[in-house]
Amino acid sequence: MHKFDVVIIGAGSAGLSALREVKKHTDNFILINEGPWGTTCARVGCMPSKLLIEAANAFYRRVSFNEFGITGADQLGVDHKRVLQRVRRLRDDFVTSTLGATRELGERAISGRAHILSPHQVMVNGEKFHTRKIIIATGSRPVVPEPWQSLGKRLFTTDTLFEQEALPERIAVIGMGPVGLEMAQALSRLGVRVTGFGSGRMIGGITDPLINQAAVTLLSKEFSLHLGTRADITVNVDSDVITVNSGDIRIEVDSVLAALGRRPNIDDINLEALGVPLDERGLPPVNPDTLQIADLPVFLAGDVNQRSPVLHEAADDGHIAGLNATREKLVCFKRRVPLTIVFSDPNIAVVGKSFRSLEHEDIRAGEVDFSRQGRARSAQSNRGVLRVYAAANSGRLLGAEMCAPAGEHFAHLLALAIDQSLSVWDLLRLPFYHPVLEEGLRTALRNLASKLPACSESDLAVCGPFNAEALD
Ligand SMILES: Cc1cc2nc3c(=O)[nH]c(=O)nc-3n(C[C@H](O)[C@H](O)[C@H](O)COP(=O)(O)OP(=O)(O)OC[C@H]3O[C@@H](n4cnc5c(N)ncnc54)[C@H](O)[C@@H]3O)c2cc1C
Ligand SMILES: NC(=O)c1ccc[n+]([C@@H]2O[C@H](COP(=O)([O-])OP(=O)(O)OC[C@H]3O[C@@H](n4cnc5c(N)ncnc54)[C@H](O)[C@@H]3O)[C@@H](O)[C@H]2O)c1
Repeated sequence: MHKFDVVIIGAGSAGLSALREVKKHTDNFILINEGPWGTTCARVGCMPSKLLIEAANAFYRRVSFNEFGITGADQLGVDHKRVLQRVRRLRDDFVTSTLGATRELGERAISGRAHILSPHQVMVNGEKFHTRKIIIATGSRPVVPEPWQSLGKRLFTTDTLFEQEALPERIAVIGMGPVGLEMAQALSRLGVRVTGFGSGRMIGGITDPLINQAAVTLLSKEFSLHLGTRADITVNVDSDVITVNSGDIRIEVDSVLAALGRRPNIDDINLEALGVPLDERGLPPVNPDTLQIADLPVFLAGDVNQRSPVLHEAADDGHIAGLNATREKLVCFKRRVPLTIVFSDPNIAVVGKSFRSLEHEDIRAGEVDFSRQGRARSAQSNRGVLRVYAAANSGRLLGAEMCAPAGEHFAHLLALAIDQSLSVWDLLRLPFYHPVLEEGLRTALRNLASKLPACSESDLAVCGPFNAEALD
């Protein structure tokens, strides 16, 4: 009986990172993938969504042309068909490069749905495979309530949105998490009449009420936003009209984008065969530092484990699982500083510890409102708020949340600072060029420093403000 060293289930970003590690140690493996190869990120996730956003933002820039003294903005139009063609053309290119990772595998790459029979046995296409280790990296898929399927082609998820030839006139985007927000704003900027619905009051993964307020205020200037009640859909049997109902709101739309969240792909994989208790989501206990399930020779990596469903964490998961699946002794990895970015405009980001997770800790917060920030004003991007949180006793930076211009860059800078255990004063000692958006971050840091016990090592943070950015 042939026994493989490792069976990897799922050829997404986590599965492919695992493959890279496994291949360093053995050729005696198989990779099983159900459905299209090429990863969720490249095919239907991060990349096509960002391509749509870039087109939408390019068209939206015309809104500020008049202020800059540029005329003719009202003559500009957008060709949805060509926008979507470009999305697919570049997307296909990204997919092709991920396919390169599996091209040479030959018979070791198997298309089919894997079914686990035991911690050492996997079945696919009716064939049983024996293995020393299993890596489960089956990802997640959009949640779609069964009754909504009756909308047929008028119901989109991000699995189908980018395949369209045209965009509808009116769309309801239901769910205001990262996916819903990004797509609602992009579609609205492309001229689709968008109504967004969120069952909670917080949007885009924000947990700080002040940041959420800023984001809701800014985004609802661009499209209607209804928060705080679940939305449902009815279709009139006679007229075939779609109505979205949410509390007292009733609106008619041509299409619906379901952005209700994502569910781990574990339904038919038979995790019960592992013989460990499963939680209410149907997931087994997993050590986040080794990715091992309980004490089994089985690892759970990427979105399927629901720990942090973003690309760089999925890739890290795969790397850790691949490494541990090919060693006798498990290695524990320190995980990265948490970082999530929503590519709305302004960007929404949560870095380090979220405001909510610091609820019971003694912290101080500093903030900046970008409406008066010099460089942002010069670019007509002076919208949003950024808040930084530090330990009250030491001034050590713990986290930040923002809905701010260039938030994606601030978030990386702050992640670096948090990873290095820097204090507010350490950051204030660094140079800030003039005039840059980072001066806004400095304002938030100074605001935070003013709420902390004075520090003798401080730079000029203790000086009173001039109210002139270049001098402050
Ligand atoms: C619209 C959208 C935008 C996003 N944007 C971003 C972003 O900007 N930045 C970011 O960091 N993250 C983003 N993400 C999240 C990111 O795409 C995911 O975190 C990442 O793709 C997860 O990778 P994975 O390997 O876990 O899963 P996947 O890439 O989904 O791979 C899982 C694979 O397993 C296969 N499979 C499932 N069940 C079985 C089975 N039983 N047998 C065999 N194979 C199976 C699946 O078909 C799939 O091919 C976005 C996601 C979406 C949906
Ligand atoms: N830029 C990025 O990094 C990025 C972009 C997209 C997705 N992602 C990842 O993908 C994951 C999934 O994102 P998502 O936005 O699909 O899911 P999510 O779970 O974050 O958000 C879904 C939202 O839909 C709401 N909802 C559910 N049912 C509803 C209903 N009937 N009516 C109104 N609202 C309803 C939920 O309350 C929730 O807020 C995220 O956790 C994120 O990690 C990341």
